[in-house]
Amino acid sequence: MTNQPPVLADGLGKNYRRGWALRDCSTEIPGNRVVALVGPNGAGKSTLMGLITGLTRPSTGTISVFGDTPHGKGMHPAVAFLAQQKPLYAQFTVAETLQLGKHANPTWDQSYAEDLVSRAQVPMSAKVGTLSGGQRTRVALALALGKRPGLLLLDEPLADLDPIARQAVLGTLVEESRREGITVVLSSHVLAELEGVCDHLLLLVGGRVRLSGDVDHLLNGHVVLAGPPGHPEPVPRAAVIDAQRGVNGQHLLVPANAIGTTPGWRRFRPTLGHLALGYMRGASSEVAA
Ligand SMILES: Nc1ncnc2c1ncn2[C@@H]1O[C@H](COP(=O)(O)OP(=O)(O)OP(=O)(O)O)[C@@H](O)[C@H]1O
Repeated sequence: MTNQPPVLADGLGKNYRRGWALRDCSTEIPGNRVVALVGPNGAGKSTLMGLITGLTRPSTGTISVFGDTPHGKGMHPAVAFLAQQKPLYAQFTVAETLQLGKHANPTWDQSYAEDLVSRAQVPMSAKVGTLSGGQRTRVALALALGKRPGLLLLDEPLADLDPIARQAVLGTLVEESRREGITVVLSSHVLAELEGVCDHLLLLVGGRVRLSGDVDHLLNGHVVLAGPPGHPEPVPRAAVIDAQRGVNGQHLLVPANAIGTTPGWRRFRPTLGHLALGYMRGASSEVAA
């Protein structure tokens, strides 16, 4: 594998007739990370994944994947992609499905794929059509990981799974990412499940990058202030990223460097969910203002 980052985008944009799906996107996805790709509906997450795979061509700017420009004639050999619609044939057995992976991928690792299936306790002889949603996802994951990618893109692949199956699949992803040095980009609307799983955040709102970087660094750079209802804000209004006010009190998301003394307010480190939701809400209130 090259020492180039999995993804480097510079001024990347995609314009459809209806308007910009992604605009001025300059960001780097570093290696060996589990990346949360989050944003409201229509934020441009799938578009960015399409640009990374090369299935979508950019209108502006550049994108490189492990140093190569995606050319649209098939995916980069080091990239695997899995969406909610799993590319599996119901009539095939699990073993036949893995054979397909073997034929389609020069870098295929049969024993690794078999090991992933067996760790998920899915019988190799079962027909895919008879498997549960969770089992099908594990087979699709084995198919994606079996090609030994350096970058695995997952576009809401867990949306149809129950919470226990989701947790099991996420656990496998994190384990494989850490053990095999794979960068995983995971798009999801369920912010709570990304907590403790993702170490890099890329937040898109309205087709633009709103926040990106190392999760710990971003969380350390922000504070949630909790105060009683009606208590005057201890920071300038312009510094408040998001404000939630209710009868029981108010919560403000602010940059850590914007606060001095805050009498009457308690301070908390935000969670990934607080941060992402705060920035999404903040951006939508800016649009509304
Ligand atoms: N092929 C296309 N033709 C025209 N517009 C498109 C096309 N694909 C996406 N768009 C538009 O681009 C914008 C971004 O869409 P995209 O699917 O990338 O968002 P998303 O963040 O993945 O959304 P969701 O969370 O709902 O899946 C949307 O306004 C969408 O309607």
